[in-house]
Amino acid sequence: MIMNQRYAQGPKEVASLGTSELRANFLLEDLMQAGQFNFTYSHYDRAITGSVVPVNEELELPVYENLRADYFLERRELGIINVGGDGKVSVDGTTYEVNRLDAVYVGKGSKSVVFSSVSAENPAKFFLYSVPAHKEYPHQLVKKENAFPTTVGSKDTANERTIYKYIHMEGARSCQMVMGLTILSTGSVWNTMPSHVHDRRMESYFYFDVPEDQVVFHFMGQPQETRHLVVQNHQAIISPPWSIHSGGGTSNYGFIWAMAGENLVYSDMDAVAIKDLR
Ligand SMILES: O=C[C@H](O)[C@@H](O)CC(=O)C(=O)O
Ligand SMILES: [Zn+2]
Repeated sequence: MIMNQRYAQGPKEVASLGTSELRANFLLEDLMQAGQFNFTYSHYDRAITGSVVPVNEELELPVYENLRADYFLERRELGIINVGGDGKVSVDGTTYEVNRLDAVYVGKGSKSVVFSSVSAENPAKFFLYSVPAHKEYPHQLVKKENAFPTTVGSKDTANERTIYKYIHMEGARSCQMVMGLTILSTGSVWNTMPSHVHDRRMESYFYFDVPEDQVVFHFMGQPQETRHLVVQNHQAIISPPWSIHSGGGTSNYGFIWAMAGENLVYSDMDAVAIKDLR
């Protein structure tokens, strides 16, 4: 089995891309398909972005030829967030109940990771993010309530949102992964505005709870050379370390953010003033 693969591009190349090439390089449109795993391997920080939706049967994390490993997590760690109905994740025989917006961290060396749904009528929908790891950290469940909810922005500027942090320096420990999610308040549409860059880390963005007839305009590029991609529910963006990552929705929505690179400090970002964007 071979995973989809995406190469890494620099700012100069991206500035010359049209809509379809931008989408082919940075948008993931095949996530959350019933009864299967979907993964894409990016050359930015070797981050793998994917999903699994178990419906009637349990599904076990397989190994792919791209990894040249005996099992998926032989040299990798994995972050999991459920955006669907109640589910279960078993790691080497320990079973966690993973309800909507709960997360699991799975460390390097875990041989078996099995996913299932409590109800086939309302299946669990697991977002998955995996990066190389050098050390074994213990697997653990992080409930949404324990994810340090912090509300930022304001209704006046349509960017009021609550940020939940699951895997980071003060939360579940990892080798290089920082992961959480953000929920926009009703009437607020802008995520990560004012925007920022952190060229020490790539970031994957997975949009959820986007109403069916609505979209998010996701912005990327260097702050002085921005581009956009129109994103629908359950689609993801691979964001280069040198790029901003912000979105303006035609309604409110939620998104998972997952980062990997130099450090585990959530606040390590370089802010960009709104008036400096081009
Ligand atoms: O580096 C951090 C990530 O981009 C997100 O956590 C930012 C975010 O959720 C937001 O401001 O809305
Ligand atoms: Zn960021």
